[in-house]
Amino acid sequence: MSEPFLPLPEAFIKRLQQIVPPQQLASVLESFYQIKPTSFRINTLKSDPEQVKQQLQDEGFDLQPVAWFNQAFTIPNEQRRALTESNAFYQGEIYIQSLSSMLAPIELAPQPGETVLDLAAAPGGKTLQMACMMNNQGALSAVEPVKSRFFKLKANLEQQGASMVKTYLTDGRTVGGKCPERFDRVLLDAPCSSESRFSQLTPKSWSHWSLKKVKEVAKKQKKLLLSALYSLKPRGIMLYSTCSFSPEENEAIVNHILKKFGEAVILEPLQLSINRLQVPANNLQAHSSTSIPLEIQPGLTEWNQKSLHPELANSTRVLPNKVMDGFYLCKLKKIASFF
Ligand SMILES: C[S@@+](CC[C@H](N)C(=O)[O-])C[C@H]1O[C@@H](n2cnc3c(N)ncnc32)[C@H](O)[C@@H]1O
Repeated sequence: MSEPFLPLPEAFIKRLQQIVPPQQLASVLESFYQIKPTSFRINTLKSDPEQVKQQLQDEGFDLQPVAWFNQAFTIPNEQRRALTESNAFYQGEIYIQSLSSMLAPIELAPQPGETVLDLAAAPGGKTLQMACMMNNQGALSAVEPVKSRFFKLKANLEQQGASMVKTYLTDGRTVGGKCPERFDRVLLDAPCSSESRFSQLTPKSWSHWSLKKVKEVAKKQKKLLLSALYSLKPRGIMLYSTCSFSPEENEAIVNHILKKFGEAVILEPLQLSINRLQVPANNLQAHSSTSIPLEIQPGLTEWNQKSLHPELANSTRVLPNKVMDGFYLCKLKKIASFF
């Protein structure tokens, strides 16, 4: 009998074995052939979460709450198509977004009235979530250099009523130089090798992967992170995230920054690891019995027999499982001006 799913690249699996704790490896490997439920967020700029929830339930959707975020729900994947044909979807009252991806704006916690930058924004899931958190008040700038993706971003912002957002078709690597120390908070959800999107049901998902490509994209990430930090005000906070497992795209990038700027930049622990997102705060909701399994691992402090900065243990890896995608998050605070 033939194998049900094509195997992932051997080199990728070998690396995972070095990255993921042994006790979690089996469930991480299983996640690559599981079909996850569809998750979405209610757009509070346009609608009331309770009303939309009721409306969707009345239409027959089997909504499951997410214990750590009261604006997010999941539905069985078989209902995804119907959701994209629903009135709530057409009206921009909901936005389909992976649960792991929702963690980045939650951790950055932009406030109404602040000046905020999203340095790699398209198609805009996290920009939209931040506009909701800021209640369309303040200044939110979104940067995207790829034309087709830029126009998708603009269309999404318009459809969802995120009127506060100013969009820029430009390379994020130039922003730090053009807007030094301008922003209270910066999100860099970096372009990456997208390893957490690999699915054994769609072999195309990893057809472009190689260690060489990982190293290439890491060079760009390093420049983007530098630009993000230059654009941040002293005392400002930034959030760096990727959907890759590769330490070269995650801890090693941040390690470079910590070495370069010494005490001018520190890593702050994430709510995710302090509270496992179970404490009510802002948009976070108390833990409930129907919670989505959230498995996390501290950032690596060693890779390829080389020690990395010990503060990297304050960054967090979300491990993929039957609901969540793999994700890396790191919160940096700029203590002193770079000038
Ligand atoms: C991971 S995606 C961002 C997803 C987005 N944050 C969201 O939640 O919808 C990374 C984005 O970075 C963009 N990108 C690639 N090179 C870039 C650069 N030099 N400067 C800024 N963005 C870049 C890609 O085109 C892509 O849209």
